[in-house]
Amino acid sequence: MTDVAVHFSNVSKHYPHFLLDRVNLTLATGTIMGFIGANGAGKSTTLRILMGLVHQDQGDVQVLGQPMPARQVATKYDIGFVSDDMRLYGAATIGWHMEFIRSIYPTWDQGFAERLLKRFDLMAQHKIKGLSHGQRVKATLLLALARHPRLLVLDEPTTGLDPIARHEVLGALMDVLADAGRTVLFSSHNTLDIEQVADYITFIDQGRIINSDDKETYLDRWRRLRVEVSPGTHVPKLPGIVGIGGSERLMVLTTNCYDPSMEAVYTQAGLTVHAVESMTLEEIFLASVQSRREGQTV
Ligand SMILES: Nc1ncnc2c1ncn2[C@@H]1O[C@H](COP(=O)(O)OP(=O)(O)OP(=O)(O)O)[C@@H](O)[C@H]1O
Repeated sequence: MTDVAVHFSNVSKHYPHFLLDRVNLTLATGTIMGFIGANGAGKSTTLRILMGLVHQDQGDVQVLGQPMPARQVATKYDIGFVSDDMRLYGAATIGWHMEFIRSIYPTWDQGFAERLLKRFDLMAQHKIKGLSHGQRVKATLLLALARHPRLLVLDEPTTGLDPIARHEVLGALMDVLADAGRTVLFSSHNTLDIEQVADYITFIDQGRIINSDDKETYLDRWRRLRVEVSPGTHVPKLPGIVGIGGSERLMVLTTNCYDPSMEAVYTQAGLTVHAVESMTLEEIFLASVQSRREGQTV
């Protein structure tokens, strides 16, 4: 088994008003990667290239050791893909779909499928066209999970779900991951979901990968410093300050490469550092997008 599940090397895709720009991405086997980005950032395009549904203009894509899109038919047996635009047959029941997938995939696990039915509060005799959005997402997820794919690719699986359904879906994902060797790539704008489930975070903005790191490292680099500036003192310019807010006297400085020595530099310059605060992924996401929009690099 390869220990790299997904590898993108300099992958680009050009649309009339969008460029996915030289994406480099590595997803190690056994990790859950949260793929975050604003609307139109390029998440679905990246995932579709991974699945071989969209062909890159340039660059190499390897999925489970196979080149994509060249080996997409064979590789898809090992990938479970869940996205909003997947079509199930409206007139057929969930049970019919379960039988259908079971007939194709020898890895189908009927016991697990039935447990997921209960857990997701679905019934095999439910027709797809009678399901709500959330029930449809859960049915699609069930069909993907119960065949135990080596790689799960989920394009915004929790969008539009109520808090209970979200909790069930995230719980099922965590359980799947308890099974070693399985890998999940999970896109969302919901930073809470990603913070809860992912152990690796990749952030995309305007078609470019801005950051890809393990969650602890990623969160640890960001801090908000609350600094009091007395009249006549000068605020030293430190690298990595990506946001300046607050008032002239009580400044709020946001950094994406925190180092405890920053506090000493500010103190020596005559400033008072009142607080150094950790940031949530949501706050980091907002600060990154804002500072990029304002032309500061992140
Ligand atoms: N087939 C296509 N033809 C032209 N433009 C496209 C096509 N597919 C995607 N795009 C454009 O590429 C950009 C990125 O779209 P993409 O769906 O990858 O973003 P996303 O990050 O998944 O966004 P969202 O969170 O809103 O779903 C958008 O500007 C979109 O209009």
